[in-house]
Amino acid sequence: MNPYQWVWQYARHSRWQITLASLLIIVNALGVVAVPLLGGIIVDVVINQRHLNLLLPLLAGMVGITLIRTVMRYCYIILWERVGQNSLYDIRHDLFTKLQSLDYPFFNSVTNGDIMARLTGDTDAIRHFLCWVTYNTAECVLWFLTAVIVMGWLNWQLMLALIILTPIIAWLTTRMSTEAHTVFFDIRQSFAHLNAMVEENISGNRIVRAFAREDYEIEKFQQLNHDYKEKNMASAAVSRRYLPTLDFLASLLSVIVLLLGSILVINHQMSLGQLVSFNGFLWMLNQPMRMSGWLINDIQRFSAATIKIRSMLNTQPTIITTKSQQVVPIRGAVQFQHVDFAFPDTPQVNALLDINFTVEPGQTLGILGETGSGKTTLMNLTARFYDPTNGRILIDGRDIQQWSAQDLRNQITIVTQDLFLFSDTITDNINYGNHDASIPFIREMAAIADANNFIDQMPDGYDTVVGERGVGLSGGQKQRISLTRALVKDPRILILDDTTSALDMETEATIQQRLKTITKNKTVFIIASRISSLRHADHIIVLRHGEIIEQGNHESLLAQNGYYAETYRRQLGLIKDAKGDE
Ligand SMILES: Nc1ncnc2c1ncn2[C@@H]1O[C@H](COP(=O)(O)OP(=O)(O)OP(=O)(O)O)[C@@H](O)[C@H]1O
Repeated sequence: MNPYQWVWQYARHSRWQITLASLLIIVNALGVVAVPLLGGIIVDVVINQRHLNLLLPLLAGMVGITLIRTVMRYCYIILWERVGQNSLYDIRHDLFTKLQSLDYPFFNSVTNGDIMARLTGDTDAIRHFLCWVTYNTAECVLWFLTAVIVMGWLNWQLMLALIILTPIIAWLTTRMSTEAHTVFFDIRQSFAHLNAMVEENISGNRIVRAFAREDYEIEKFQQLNHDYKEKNMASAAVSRRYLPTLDFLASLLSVIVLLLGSILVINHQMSLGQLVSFNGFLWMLNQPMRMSGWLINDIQRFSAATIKIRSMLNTQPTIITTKSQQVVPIRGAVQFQHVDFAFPDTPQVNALLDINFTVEPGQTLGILGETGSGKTTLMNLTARFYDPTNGRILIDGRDIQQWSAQDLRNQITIVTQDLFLFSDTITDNINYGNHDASIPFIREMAAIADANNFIDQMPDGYDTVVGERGVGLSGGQKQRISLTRALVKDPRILILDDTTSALDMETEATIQQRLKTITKNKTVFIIASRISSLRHADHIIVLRHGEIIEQGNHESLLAQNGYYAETYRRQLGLIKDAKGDE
């Protein structure tokens, strides 16, 4: 499918507007011939033959036709704008819907800036194509053809003399089109890089300030800015190489007409009025020639934009998240059977290797392991953000791949380490996964997560708007709001990925105590680096380099006297030290 067929899929919904606009363009292009023809009649009939009484009606005709054409042009410009905006609306909708269906592997491989470039700059290039390039191209083609026919009818010898230039123009525009295609693709890529850099800089502005790396960032930006400028200069160079030649050829037409036309008039092979008409049609030939270069630029920009947009629309999620007619409830039994996993971009490295464990509904699984040992990855597999490369994961005895990912994610909630809060009120952040949650329920869950008190003390309580990414809240406050959000969703399986790490041990212990009351019939996974957070779990696994090196309950793990026991002793010592210091 070429870019035009692709964009037609969207534009065809506005068929009647396109038909009406096309008719108006054709009639308007035909109407163009009236004014030069009337001009010729004025010269031959009114001036030469002294029929002065016809002057006013002919002039009125000229003005009338021009007015009607102006109204028609106004109408089809509006119609094309509608076609463009309607199509763009659908394209943006499809892009955003696709974005919601794509999963981790896509977001791991494409930068936010690139995605934003597709949703903004690329869609704008398509809008420009549909709303402007289409009717301008149609006008140019129609003017050119009409001019060729009418001028040929007026004097075919003179017309032939002009048409000789057409192959040169066609050759120039084809060359320009080929060169512009590569250049516009480069510009588009460069813009995406610039966008990605700025996006990252804004998201990471606190880190930039903290490390006083503003100058480094400016330098980095300047390099990309320079690259973007150079790419645009390359585009200007392509225009510079061809547009003046096209302009020159267009101007040459006037010289040919005046030179040959004068000879024909002097030899009585053409009337003066016909020469005036002929000259009046000239702009219909040279305007398309002049415009062709610009239109080619815009068409190539459109073509480059569609490549990126279509590649995103054609990307298939690795895990299809179809909604089932009726949500199948989860009881909460989770079993890993010889599970291996490698990330798609590093298939040779196993992030998890031969993982085996079983958790019954209502039980709590604790996961301990040094950083990078695979704890988060294991949780991401449980919520089916990735599928294992080998082995099976069973939820309630059924292979996870037979579950609808939507059903799973509706009933499994992960409180991730990335504590993302939307720029919205605290209530809307908390009930994000359960819009029907009542205020008393929200408050009850907030109390369990030890969030109720500090939220009540905020200027507008639960209606306080928290900034982008939760600016204005401490790490511990964000953790508690995130935990409340997960509890309000009331999932069957609750996964807490280092959720209480920013809290002091006393607050953490209080929250854990309260959590027990509402998680009796939930399966809970707790990832933590503090043994105090895990010791009451029914089953604990210890990960190292993606493998389980120890598992059991707190007592049996202490008895094994391995990594767990050593960590416990170290942490106990630290606690004692801390108490001793007091
Ligand atoms: N998207 C990814 N692509 C490739 N490798 C990844 C990706 N995400 C994580 N890894 C690698 O997989 C391994 C396990 O990462 P994971 O995030 O599961 O560790 P973790 O135990 O949760 O660490 P932490 O305690 O620091 O959160 C790490 O070596 C990490 O570098």
